[in-house]
Amino acid sequence: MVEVEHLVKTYGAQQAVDDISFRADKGEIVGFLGPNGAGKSTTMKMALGYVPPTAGTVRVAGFDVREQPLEVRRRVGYLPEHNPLYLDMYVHEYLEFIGGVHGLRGRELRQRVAWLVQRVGLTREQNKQIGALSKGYRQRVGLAEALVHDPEVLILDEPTTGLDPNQISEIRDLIRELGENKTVIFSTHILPEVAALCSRAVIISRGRLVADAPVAELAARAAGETVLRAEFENPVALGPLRALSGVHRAEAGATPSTALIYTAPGTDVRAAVSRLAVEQGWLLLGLRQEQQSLEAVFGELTR
Ligand SMILES: Nc1ncnc2c1ncn2[C@@H]1O[C@H](COP(=O)(O)OP(=O)(O)OP(=O)(O)O)[C@@H](O)[C@H]1O
Repeated sequence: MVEVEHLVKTYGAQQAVDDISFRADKGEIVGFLGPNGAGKSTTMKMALGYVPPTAGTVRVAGFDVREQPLEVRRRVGYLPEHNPLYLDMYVHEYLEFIGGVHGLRGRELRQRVAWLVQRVGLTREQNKQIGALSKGYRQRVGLAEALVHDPEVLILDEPTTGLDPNQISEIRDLIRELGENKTVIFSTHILPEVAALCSRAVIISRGRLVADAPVAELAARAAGETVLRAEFENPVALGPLRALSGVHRAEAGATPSTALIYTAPGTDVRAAVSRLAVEQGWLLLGLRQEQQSLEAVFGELTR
């Protein structure tokens, strides 16, 4: 289990991570989403103890990453975005080397490497040099490395970037399997990946958490709702909008004077919103109704 609480990272004047909290439980695959520079890698590195937080805590299986970093490292496997592999080593040799780094020796080491090779589907490639492998297979070596100490938690930074569609689907199958009895957090830019793999999505934008919801809920939001974008001259109270008949919810849009009003598809609340604006003395500048897509939900949240 991973618990991130009020995590902050400041670089000089820049707030790379700004008060992020979320948790991921065993048996859960959590997609960690956000545009470039949102703070995903920084958050992951803080969860691993590689980067000290400016404020806040990360706990892995109850251990605080600052107070008990070794206990945390014992329980976390990490696949970095740029997977640094020794290209001139043979797969088998490399995994033995990594196992040795983790203190495995002799029979235990041999058994673990055999298990890893089988686990990540490297049986036919195990006697090749890493440099001779395709990107997809190199990524499997990286996953084997992350799994060498059979961690409870896997943190994967963009695990499918640069792979072809077949390799992507193979790596996804592997992550899905691993997620059955581990906690998996992985970052990605690819929305269908989240829909295909994750139970939950945590979305960040400019260092801030903008959504933490079951993927099914985000997808339902995308497919099953119509959103009415209302632009006012000044910021308005959302309460009266939420109280209108047929409105599921209302939230602030990209600017404080824009409101996003969500309804069931086919429900048209434009007239009601116009009347409410007159009653409240709000100057309504525009009303636009649109169907949501998953991309639109993401775009809206991370704008
Ligand atoms: N060591 C550092 N020094 C200064 N600024 C940094 C440092 N590391 C990250 N940043 C800044 O913090 C912000 C968040 O970066 P981060 O790499 O965490 O984003 P990301 O969401 O992982 O992006 P990407 O998807 O492009 O990998 C960026 O604006 C980045 O420039």
